[in-house]
Amino acid sequence: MGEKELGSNQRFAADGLITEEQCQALINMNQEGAIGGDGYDRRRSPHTKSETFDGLTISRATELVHVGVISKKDAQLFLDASDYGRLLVEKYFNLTQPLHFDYTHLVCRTAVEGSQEDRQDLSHPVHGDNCELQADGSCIRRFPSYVQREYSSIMYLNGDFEGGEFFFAHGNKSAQMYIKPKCGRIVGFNSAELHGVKAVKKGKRCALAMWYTMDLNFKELARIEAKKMIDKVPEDVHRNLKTKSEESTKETKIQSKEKSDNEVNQKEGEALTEKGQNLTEDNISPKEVTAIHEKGQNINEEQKLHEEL
Ligand SMILES: O=C(O)CCC(=O)C(=O)O
Ligand SMILES: [Fe+2]
Repeated sequence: MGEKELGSNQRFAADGLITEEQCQALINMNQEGAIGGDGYDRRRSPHTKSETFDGLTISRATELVHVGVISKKDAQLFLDASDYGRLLVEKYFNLTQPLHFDYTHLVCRTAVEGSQEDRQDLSHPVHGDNCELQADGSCIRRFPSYVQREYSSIMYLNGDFEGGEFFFAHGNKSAQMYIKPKCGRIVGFNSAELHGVKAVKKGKRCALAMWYTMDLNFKELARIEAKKMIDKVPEDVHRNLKTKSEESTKETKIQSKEKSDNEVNQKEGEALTEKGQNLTEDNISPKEVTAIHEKGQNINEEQKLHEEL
C-alpha cells in the first residue's frame, strides 16, 4: 500500500514482516522488561490519563539480558525485527544513503478500565516526528523536536484491542486515512508526515516504533552494545524461564537469524496472496504489496552491503 492509497509518496504500509510467534515474543518482552512512561520522563500516562504507556529500549533490553530477565534470543529478535523495518524503509523510498537507527522503542499502550466513558482524546495527538506543528498547519523542523530524524516506521504486534488506529493527518489535525494495527503490519513514512493514534479504548496495543537518521552522530549506540553483549553472554544467564516446557516454547520462537530472515521473505510472499487485508476503510492493494515485496527481496544483500553494526 503506497502513494495511491495513502495519499502521498512519502508513506507506505505493508504486511507480513514478522510472524505471530515473533509478535508474541516481543509483546512478552515488553511485559517482562518495559518501564512505565519510558521515554517520557517516566510519566506513566504521557499522552492521555485514560491509557498507560510502557516502553522498552534496546539498552534496557541489553541490561535485562545481563541479569537474566530477557533471553539472548529475544534480544536478538528485537534487533532483527527492527532491522527488517529499517531495510524495508530504505528499499521502499529507494534511498541511496543508508538509514541508521536514531531510536528504537518497544511500546504498549493500555486502556485504563473505567476511564473510557465519553472519551474524546487521542492515544497520541497529531504530530510530526521531526518538527513542531504550528497553528497554521505547517510543521517546522527545529529544536526541541528530533530534527535528525528523516524516516519513521511502526511495526505492529497485535490487533486484539479496541480503537488504537494509526492515522495520517492534515495540517488542521483532521484524520486523512486510518491504518488498523495487526501483527506484522508496518507503516513507514517521512518523519515530517503528520500522524496520530486514536484512543485505545480496551486492551493493550503493542508496537515496535523506529526512528531513522542519516546523521551518524545520532546513531543509536545501544545497538552496538547489544550486539556485542549477545555475542558474549552465555545463553544460560537467562534465569527467568520458569519451567522446562516454557523453555522449549521459547526455543521454537526463533531458531536462528537465518531462519527468521527466511520467514520474513516467506511472510512477505504470503502478504501477496492475502488479498483485501482490512485496513479499516482501505485495503492494501495486492499490486502495491507486490511492489513492496519486490523492493524487499534484496533485503539480505542490502544488509551485507551496509550492515548497521
Ligand atoms: O504507535 C503508533 O502507531 C504511532 C506512534 C507515534 O507516532 C510516535 O510514537 O511518534
Ligand atoms: Fe510519531
